Amino acid sequence: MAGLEVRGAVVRYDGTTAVDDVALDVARGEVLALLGPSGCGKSSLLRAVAGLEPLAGGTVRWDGDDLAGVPVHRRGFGLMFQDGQLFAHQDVAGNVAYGLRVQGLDRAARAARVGDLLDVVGLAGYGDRSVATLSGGEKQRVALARSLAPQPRLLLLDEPLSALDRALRERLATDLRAALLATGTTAVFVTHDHDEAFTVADRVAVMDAGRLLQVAPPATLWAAPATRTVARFLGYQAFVADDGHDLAVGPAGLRVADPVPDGAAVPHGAAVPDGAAVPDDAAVPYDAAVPDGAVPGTDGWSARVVRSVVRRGRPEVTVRVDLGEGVRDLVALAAPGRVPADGAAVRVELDREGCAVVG
Ligand SMILES: Nc1ncnc2c1ncn2[C@@H]1O[C@H](COP(=O)(O)OP(=O)(O)OP(=O)(O)O)[C@@H](O)[C@H]1O
Repeated sequence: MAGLEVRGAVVRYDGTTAVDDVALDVARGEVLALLGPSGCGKSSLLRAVAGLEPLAGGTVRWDGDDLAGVPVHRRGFGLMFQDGQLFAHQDVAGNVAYGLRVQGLDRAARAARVGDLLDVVGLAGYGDRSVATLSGGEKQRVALARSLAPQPRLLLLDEPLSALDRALRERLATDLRAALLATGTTAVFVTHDHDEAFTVADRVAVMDAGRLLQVAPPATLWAAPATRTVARFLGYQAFVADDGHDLAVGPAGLRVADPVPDGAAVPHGAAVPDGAAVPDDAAVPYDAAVPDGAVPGTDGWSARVVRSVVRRGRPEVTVRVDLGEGVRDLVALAAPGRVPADGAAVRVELDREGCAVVG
């Protein structure tokens, strides 16, 4: 099979097995995200593919050729890290041209390629800027252009966005995907952020404790997580038994049933601005008469409102509820303009569009 082929890969440090019998294929032109919690072995696997870490077992092949014994600089792979590590004494163009000089491209060809790449990463016209004057996001764009410049046959990216703030990360993740597609680059992208993985990758490989749990395109992974661990890691917040199935309840899988009882909604709820907590003085008294747990004869549960926040115009209500796994605080969405007050007794129900069958 063309591209990257990893079989039975094992990476060990003293007593720790960081990567445990991993098999993975990345086709030419494909972007694959390695997604998993901190310490699960993502970086170790990436480093083993790069040749920076020895394999204690298994093989790494490119287009069928075993890379055992091939040193890092002869693999034709590019690397990009969280901290792009630009050359501070060179301008933007000088940084991007680095790998092209190593390849022996003449000045005119270098300048043309640097111009193209700055365009691809959204920094057209930045060539003469000193890297010291760039923002964190701009620096990572330069680092990306520099990694793409030598046209690596595989680009390995280790958490390239994690040093940036959330809003910037979201924007850059979209731009990163566009840049990889525009240049037809085959890439493996390490992240612990599922939104980022879903934005950047054609397929996502979920990793935990050194092992790969599931590899699938984002939509498939989201619609059919193989196990509860995968579902939890993707952001599913709870599980309920449903008609013989194990149903994972997603971030939009619970809703506050309409109508929110009279007196339990914050007056002028629609006026609560995005990101603002509902003010305390809007709280209604705790109604001890409402039992917790499943509501007989309905598809819902009685719940107590802990707090409400309006995000992107939609109230997100943290409710204390027992879906069958014990009392937990979960998030339920409410209708715009009907923000239930802290302490209110409400009924929550499943929104099946926001749920997935596990397994
Ligand atoms: N050089 C090393 N020496 C000893 N143990 C190491 C070394 N590098 C990593 N480990 C251990 O191997 C395991 C996997 O680490 P790794 O960095 O691959 O995980 P990760 O998923 O990339 O984590 P993070 O997202 O926090 O970077 C961890 O238990 C880590 O402590």
